[in-house]
Amino acid sequence: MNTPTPHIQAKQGDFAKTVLMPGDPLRAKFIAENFLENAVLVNEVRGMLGYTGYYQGNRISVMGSGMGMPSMGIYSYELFHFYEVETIIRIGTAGGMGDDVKLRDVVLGIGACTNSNYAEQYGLSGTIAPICDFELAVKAMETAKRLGIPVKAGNILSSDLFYDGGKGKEQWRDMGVLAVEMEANALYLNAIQAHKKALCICTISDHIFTGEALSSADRQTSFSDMMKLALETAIG
Ligand SMILES: O=P(O)(O)O[C@H]1O[C@H](CO)[C@@H](O)[C@H]1O
Ligand SMILES: O=c1cc[nH]c(=O)[nH]1
Repeated sequence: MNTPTPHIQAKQGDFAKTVLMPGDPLRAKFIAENFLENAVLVNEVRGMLGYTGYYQGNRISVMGSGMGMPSMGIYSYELFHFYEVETIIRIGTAGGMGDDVKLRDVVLGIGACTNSNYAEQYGLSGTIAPICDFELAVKAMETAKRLGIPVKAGNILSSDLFYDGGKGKEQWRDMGVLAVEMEANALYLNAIQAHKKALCICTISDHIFTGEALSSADRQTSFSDMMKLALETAIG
């Protein structure tokens, strides 16, 4: 096994079979400190903090992915291929695009559209549809219902651009895309290629067309819902 890797110092067995991945490594630290028991730091290379601990007696890891597809591409590839991780659940923020999508909404990315050429590497003679793991999505929907957390499920957009000059998003919205973030497409493609499981759960932190954005206090509560949903789905 190729461990440790250039980006992860953990040893074989340091990660649980399921890893939750926020973009922000400090969110990973927050989850480890507030939601996990007996959490142990397993990675800090490049400040990409990763922890393994227990949630209701179940072993779970949480690590930052960084921002954008190249970063998520590296970490999810190494976790799937070199650390025997079976499931990655991304927990991120996203910009709302759909007319029905409001601040604080929790969105499941069933499919991840993109403006990136990440899938070029597979040399396919057509266009692959990067989708989440179906069973994981069903489990998340059932868990959300049980916890009383409303969720919307559908296509999201994984964009290479955070600053895009405000152009081009209307067309995605008109095709029914609910929200924009920057990593799910690479995560789904890596999971599909490795025959593993992935799901992206997002909290809407701002709205692309109305310009509304959550205050930092609101973010904390809304993110708690998403983290609870991800943790309960992971152990479900
Ligand atoms: O909150 P995270 O998980 O980082 O997700 C979103 O926030 C970042 C941009 O601000 C991008 O990584 C985007 O996908
Ligand atoms: O990628 C992202 C994440 C949150 N909000 C956005 O507008 N874009």
